[in-house]
Amino acid sequence: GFQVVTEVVTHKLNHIPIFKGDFASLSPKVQRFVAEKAELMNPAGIYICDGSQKEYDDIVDKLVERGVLTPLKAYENNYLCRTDPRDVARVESKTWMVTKDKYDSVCHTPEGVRPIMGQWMSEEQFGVELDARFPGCMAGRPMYVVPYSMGPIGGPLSKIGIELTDSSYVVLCMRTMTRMGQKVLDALGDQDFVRCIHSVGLPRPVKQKVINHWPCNPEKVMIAHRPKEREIWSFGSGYGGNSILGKKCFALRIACNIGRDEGWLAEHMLIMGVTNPEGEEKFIAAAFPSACGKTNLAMLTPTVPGWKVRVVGDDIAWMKFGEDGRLYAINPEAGFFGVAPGTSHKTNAMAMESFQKNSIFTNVAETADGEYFWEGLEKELKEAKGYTDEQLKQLEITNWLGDRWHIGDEGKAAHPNSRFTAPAAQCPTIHPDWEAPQGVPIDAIVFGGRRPEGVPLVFESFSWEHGILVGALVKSETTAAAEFTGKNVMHDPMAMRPFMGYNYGKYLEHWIKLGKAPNKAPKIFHVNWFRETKDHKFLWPGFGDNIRVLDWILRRVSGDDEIAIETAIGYVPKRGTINLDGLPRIDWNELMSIPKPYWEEDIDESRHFLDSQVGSDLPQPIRDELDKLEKRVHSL
Ligand SMILES: C=CCn1c(=O)c2[nH]c(Cc3ccc(NC(C)=O)cc3)nc2n(CCCC)c1=O
Ligand SMILES: [Mn+2]
Repeated sequence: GFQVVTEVVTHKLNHIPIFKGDFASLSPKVQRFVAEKAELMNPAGIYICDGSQKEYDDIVDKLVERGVLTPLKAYENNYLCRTDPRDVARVESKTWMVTKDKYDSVCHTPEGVRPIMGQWMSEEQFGVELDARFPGCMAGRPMYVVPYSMGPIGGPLSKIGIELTDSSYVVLCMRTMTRMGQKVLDALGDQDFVRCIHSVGLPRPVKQKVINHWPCNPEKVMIAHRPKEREIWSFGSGYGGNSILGKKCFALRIACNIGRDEGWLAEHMLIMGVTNPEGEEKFIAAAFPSACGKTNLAMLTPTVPGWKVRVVGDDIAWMKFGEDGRLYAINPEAGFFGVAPGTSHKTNAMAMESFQKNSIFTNVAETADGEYFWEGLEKELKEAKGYTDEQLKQLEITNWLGDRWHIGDEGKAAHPNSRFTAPAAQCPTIHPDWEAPQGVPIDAIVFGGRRPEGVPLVFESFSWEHGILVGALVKSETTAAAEFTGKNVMHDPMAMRPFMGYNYGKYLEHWIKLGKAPNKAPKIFHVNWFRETKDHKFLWPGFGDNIRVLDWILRRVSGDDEIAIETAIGYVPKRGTINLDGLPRIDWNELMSIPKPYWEEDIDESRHFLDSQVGSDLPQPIRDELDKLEKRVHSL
């Protein structure tokens, strides 16, 4: 144990009791951190988490008693949680990067152009906002001390954080999503750590009505990051991406700053191992905007015999070039926080098998038999119960708002952003090396988006710099998000737009630099599962049949240069080099065409995007790649 608590720390703590744990055994750095923040936020007591199963069970029991969690009695140790309906998703407009210099955080955009990649707040303004929120904000609530490791504890690519939070829901989720507890403190010693402060922002005695036993303060939500200080301050929201700070806030926004300083990449990417019928395995890291089925790809069940897919991670990859010049990736998380609606045995059987126990479901619906329910499960529920369509409609369901609901009724059973929180280790196809401290070697990087028009099923970039441009120009059709009517194709560079931690131009520079010799840059591909015919039919069956595209990608990685033709936008599969056996007729020409008018328009729009959103910060090599692409398209 460490020396006794210094008198300064004792003074700060003196009236605040320690509910659990041995404060004196914390390192001096951790003691000071806890004492300072306790003095600021004035919690009823301090609860130092040990990360044990008993601790988890005790907290679950208390939350069930208080009506925050409902046991889903059809399973073992599965619980349902409903939030305040105002607190259901990340709040990008209230998410800030706080740096001394504005252009460390955002790009030099022309006057009047609102940056869409991150928002900057000055240090002065942050001081004002902090003072308006955090003093005394934990009154009457416990302050949980959550020590956690992103990545296997002690691994060379892993990093440690400590989250202080007044939400016990967050404690439960952090235990599933990260390696959490005493063993992390043991590994930490007196080193530094990422400092995370989270409060639901509703000190007791509470004046306003709390809905669903879910305290929050939507009017005063602020999720602020101080990357230089490796600090995160989150206020007013208990919802996942805003409060489980190890995920988006640490593992992407803070981590990409650490990666820039230390020479590695923190990316919004899945990691999967693909084994061909000859038993050769290669690893793919892939970035997709939301609604592209990223988790479904990571846990793919191949439709072609002899192929095997195993998941290392479904959301975030930390990647660093090793001594051998290969790019190694770890999944810094220990769990899956996936979108529930659309998940079924048909679209993602392995995800379904991952959350049959020890999982938490947030804002999903519940059947009278104590099962989870959401849009996309109708068919398999009907089949499981042997119901007729009529009987299915009679089924008593409680929707995400807690109201009685029936299949076929108005509105949604589950909130579109409702989530399962499940231990990664429970996935039947979790890779045996998913916790290898040094990571797995990445053979291909894949970008993708929902592109109903003009973009072929797959293409390969000509070079690392060209591949970076392909990533920077990722766009995806947004399902009718609140602010837009109908569907738009929106930019989401490398699928990092909501998670950028610093100036995007500098980030592209960092990518360029890391790909140089002696590092062996992986090939970069782009896929589009979502191309449609003129009458809006999908041209590609997708799902398990995507293995056929991964097969082509891996043969290209293995150096097979008979299977591709060079086009203006990159290398595309030569007709007949993608295995279509057993598929209903595929309209290859439509699926693979590169319409000149579409691409000329697309490139103009892309140039406008880069000029307005990256501006003078765009590295010259990327500008050159755009010019070369434009010339090639004009000569189509
Ligand atoms: C590994 C799977 C990736 N993937 C896909 O590859 C995919 N493709 C499509 C489009 C599609 C939808 C339905 C069919 N149905 C039939 C019967 O063809 C086919 C394609 N939807 C897809 N989805 C679901 C997107 C929302 C999250 C999807 O996740
Ligand atoms: Mn994500």
